[in-house]
Amino acid sequence: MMKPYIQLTDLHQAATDAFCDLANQCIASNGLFRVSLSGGSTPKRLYEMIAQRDLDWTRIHWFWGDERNVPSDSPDSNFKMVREAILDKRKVPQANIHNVPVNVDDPASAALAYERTLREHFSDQPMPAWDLVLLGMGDDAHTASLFPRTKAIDESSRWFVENWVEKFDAFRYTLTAPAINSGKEIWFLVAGDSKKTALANVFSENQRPNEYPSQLIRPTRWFVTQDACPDSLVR
Ligand SMILES: O=C(O)[C@H](O)[C@@H](O)[C@H](O)[C@H](O)COP(=O)(O)O
Repeated sequence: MMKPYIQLTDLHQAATDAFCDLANQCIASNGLFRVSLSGGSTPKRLYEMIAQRDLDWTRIHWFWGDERNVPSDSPDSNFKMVREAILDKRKVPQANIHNVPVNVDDPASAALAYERTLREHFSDQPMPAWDLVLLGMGDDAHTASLFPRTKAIDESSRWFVENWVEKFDAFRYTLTAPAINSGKEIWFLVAGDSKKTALANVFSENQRPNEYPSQLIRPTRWFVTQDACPDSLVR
């Protein structure tokens, strides 16, 4: 994997500025901006900062790159996190909010329903043509809900699937790697020294995507804090 351009700056400020610039460019040229959101604590601060900016909220469509198999009012829900960080603070049309129709008792049907939503929204495309995919990375090198040694890693035709994650003894929902890599812009947001080893593994010449699922992704930008970045990658 090519060594990325790593922004060892204030991650949230840099990512907020980049998000707003990209959103404004896409809205100016295409009339809308379609973003797939990540869960987790690192992106949450980004969303809170984006909510403070002056954007055309009627032109942004919000999708979820992954979700937990919990009700939408659960503290673990990625939808709830985004709703509180952005959607409740700005006048976002309900029609622009495309959250996963979680069905705790039947995650397979819920994943298929969401895939149908995505295929309808990107009906003229072979894969979802995101303007932006935002991704975090776990200290086990997972991204979205593509966890090491899980079935979703090998999925190549579906766009969005349920994924059994042994360590949680629970299902997750996730975009598949091809449905992430179809994004025009794909950004990783990685913060904290707990991610340093995972990043070193992801960027090693040793390609082991089943162990390091983030290796499946072809990102266009990395936003990484100083303490998360392996010395081998610092420019
Ligand atoms: O639903 C989720 O939890 C996320 O989509 C997940 O992939 C997250 O991005 C990583 O676990 C990193 O999370 P942090 O940024 O909180 O470390």
